[in-house]
Amino acid sequence: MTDANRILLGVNIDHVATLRQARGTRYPDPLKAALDAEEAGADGITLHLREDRRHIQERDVRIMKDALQTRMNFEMGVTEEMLAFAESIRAEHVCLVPESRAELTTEGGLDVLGQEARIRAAVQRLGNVGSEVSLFIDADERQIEAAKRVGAPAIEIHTGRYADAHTPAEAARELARIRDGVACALAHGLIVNAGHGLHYHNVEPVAAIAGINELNIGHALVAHALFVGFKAAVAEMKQLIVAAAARG
Ligand SMILES: CC(=O)[C@@H](O)[C@H](O)COP(=O)(O)O
Ligand SMILES: NCC(=O)COP(=O)(O)O
Repeated sequence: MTDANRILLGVNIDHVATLRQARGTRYPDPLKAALDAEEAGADGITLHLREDRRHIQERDVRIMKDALQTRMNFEMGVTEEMLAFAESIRAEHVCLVPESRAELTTEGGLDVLGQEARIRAAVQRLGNVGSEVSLFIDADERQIEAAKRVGAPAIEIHTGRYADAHTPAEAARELARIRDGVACALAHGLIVNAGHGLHYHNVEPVAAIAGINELNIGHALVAHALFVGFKAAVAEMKQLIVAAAARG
């Protein structure tokens, strides 16, 4: 397998915390899910500290940072509060995401083009404490070029429009946009990750795009884990994406 066929799985454990927060209990523990995910082949753990703290809490982030064997991908909005928190814990990998308090989930990519100075300053601040920053953006050439200009070494392409497509033709169009976005980002020397809304039944065409470094997958995986267990759900997803990437 060449480097172009190699693909990593980042497991997002936010929705383990969603279940815990629904009752204010101590269970289920997102850390247990993360450690099980690592044992089952996850290459990294993703978690999103939302402004409204609907799932992940600061304590989860602190514990996770010290306990993981792989690496923690810390997702956060570009706010002073989050920047100060990320600086205080010296998060090694930070993904800057757009956030709107009322949204059900992350609806689109970060508008880097429309706020270059602000994002550049955030990337620099985080870089000063040793964080590698990724920007969660749409597969849009102008946003990718802006990501490069602000100094981010990596991007994560938002795959939500592909995942939400209502027809095969729409899915094919969105997949082509992702493929073009990956090619554009690679040409600019960026590390390219992707994620959002990926499921066992729609992940393979994305995993097959050469040059994608990592897929971040959460909601569908946590849902499947309810029926098959966390380790089995992770192992199944890992096997699917590695095989799809190898086929190309
Ligand atoms: C940025 C991203 O895509 C994930 O962190 C996702 O947002 C997590 O799930 P929720 O959007 O449901 O919080
Ligand atoms: N950045 C995307 C992510 O971490 C997982 O998103 P989802 O699979 O929960 O939609």
